[in-house]
Amino acid sequence: MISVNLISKSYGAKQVLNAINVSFKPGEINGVVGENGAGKTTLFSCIAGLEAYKGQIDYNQVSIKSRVGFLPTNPHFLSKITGKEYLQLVCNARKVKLTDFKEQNIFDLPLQQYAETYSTGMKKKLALTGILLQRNDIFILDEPFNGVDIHSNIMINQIVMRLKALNKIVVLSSHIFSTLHETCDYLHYLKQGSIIKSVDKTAFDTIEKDMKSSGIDARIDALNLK
Ligand SMILES: Nc1ncnc2c1ncn2[C@@H]1O[C@H](COP(=O)(O)OP(=O)(O)OP(=O)(O)O)[C@@H](O)[C@H]1O
Repeated sequence: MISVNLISKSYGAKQVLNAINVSFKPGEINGVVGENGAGKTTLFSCIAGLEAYKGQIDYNQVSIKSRVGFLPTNPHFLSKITGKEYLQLVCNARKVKLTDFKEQNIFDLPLQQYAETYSTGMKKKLALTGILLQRNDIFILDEPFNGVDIHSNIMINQIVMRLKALNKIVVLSSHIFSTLHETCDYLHYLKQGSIIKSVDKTAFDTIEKDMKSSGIDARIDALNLK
């Protein structure tokens, strides 16, 4: 289990995360929702060990960094590295032997092409393939469904379900409620750097209602559309 205890994070004078307490168990899919700028990516980066923070994050008394696969919203790749070289590199980092590139290229990516020349969706699929091949125990997926085609979306949903069945820890974010409903067991509502609500599937609607009741009509009225 991952235990996030009183995590706080500031960028300069700006406090982005305020005393976050949350836990993620194996075999559960946890969704983190919130407005743009709420702090989802920052929280994910802290858990993945990519950012310094105040507080404590525990994972079975072992280092999370060596077990986590982090899928960023917009993955970037080194220049002049092909898709195949990238997969080889990330597998080497975990000492995983890659057996059959062709078979394991599940999204049919052009692996001989430079990864930095891939489209947005292709980059996401390459990064996802990499963390799956690494056989991680923890998957932190920042907007995994965003920017990929419909067929790949269905595949990614099935992959997440497979990870759950394999008792992996999965934490993801999405801005699409139907996707979260379909995929997640728990939702955590992050607002201005604080988790204001954590609910199981039976209460997802309450988060949706909270988000929708935040004066949307009044804001659109301010545009005085004619
Ligand atoms: N490197 C940085 N330096 C300064 N401020 C940052 C930095 N990274 C993020 N922030 C700020 O932290 C806040 C949270 O950003 P974050 O990217 O975590 O939000 P988010 O919930 O993931 O948003 P989105 O839904 O748009 O992806 C924002 O106000 C952002 O401007």
